[in-house]
Amino acid sequence: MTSVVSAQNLGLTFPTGDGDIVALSDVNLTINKGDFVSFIGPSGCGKTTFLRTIADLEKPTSGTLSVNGMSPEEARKARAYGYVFQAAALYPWRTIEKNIALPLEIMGHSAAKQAERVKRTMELVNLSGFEKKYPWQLSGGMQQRASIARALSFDADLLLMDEPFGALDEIVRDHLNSELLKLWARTEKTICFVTHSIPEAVYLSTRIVVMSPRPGRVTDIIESTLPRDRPLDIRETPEFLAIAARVREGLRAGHSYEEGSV
Ligand SMILES: Nc1ncnc2c1ncn2[C@@H]1O[C@H](COP(=O)(O)OP(=O)(O)OP(=O)(O)O)[C@@H](O)[C@H]1O
Repeated sequence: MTSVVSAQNLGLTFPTGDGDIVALSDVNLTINKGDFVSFIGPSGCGKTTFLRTIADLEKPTSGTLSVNGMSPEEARKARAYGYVFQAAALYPWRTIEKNIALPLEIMGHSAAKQAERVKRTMELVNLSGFEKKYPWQLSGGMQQRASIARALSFDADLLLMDEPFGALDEIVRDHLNSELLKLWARTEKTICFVTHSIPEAVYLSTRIVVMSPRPGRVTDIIESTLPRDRPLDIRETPEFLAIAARVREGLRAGHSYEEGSV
């Protein structure tokens, strides 16, 4: 197994005017190539901070973290990951194809290479035909697919996704969840996915990392026993419900779960 992300005794404390905030404490986690790992826990447990630390947007204050065997800074410079945010964050004055091409433009790829990569990733997220549209002409779900295409356009092996479907209604979210699984199967990417939703975490993941706040730490790591090929109605099977119950239990054990908070 090739490890893509490896965190050992990782800690991150933010000094603030009101004292230190321990966002991450003693996090030990290895994410292997091809894993789909979800991070679940209530607000403030450090999910986003962990993703941002992998992406070298935050610096750990203790412990070690490697990404593709490199420091996060080296991995960022090697463009080891694509990042998908909660809001699609597309530029409204650029067409969809121009938004998706942006990282390639910045990296200095030729126009031909850009066109080929944009075509391929738009096919992957089922957006072919919408190349010349502007973001505001697309639905929220389509905009989020475009932002996934942008993160995939330069073919990084690792995809960091921070609640990408949190703002979408349940039907669109279901649809994008099953599309994301197909995309993951086709591309064999490694995915780190932040969510507040237990069913979403269980449906998508090979591994679920349960976190708890104050200080932000990992309280349980659950290996999924579900097959990789998952129709949406797998969510009604006893096996699925048993994993969901264990996640809920993990959230409770971390004293981090109140009904309705996750
Ligand atoms: N730049 C910062 N400066 C100070 N404190 C911060 C900073 N960024 C995050 N924090 C604090 O660190 C803790 C972890 O935040 P983080 O955003 O990682 O949580 P989260 O689990 O992603 O929450 P949410 O589900 O609400 O997105 C919180 O207490 C937050 O207020």
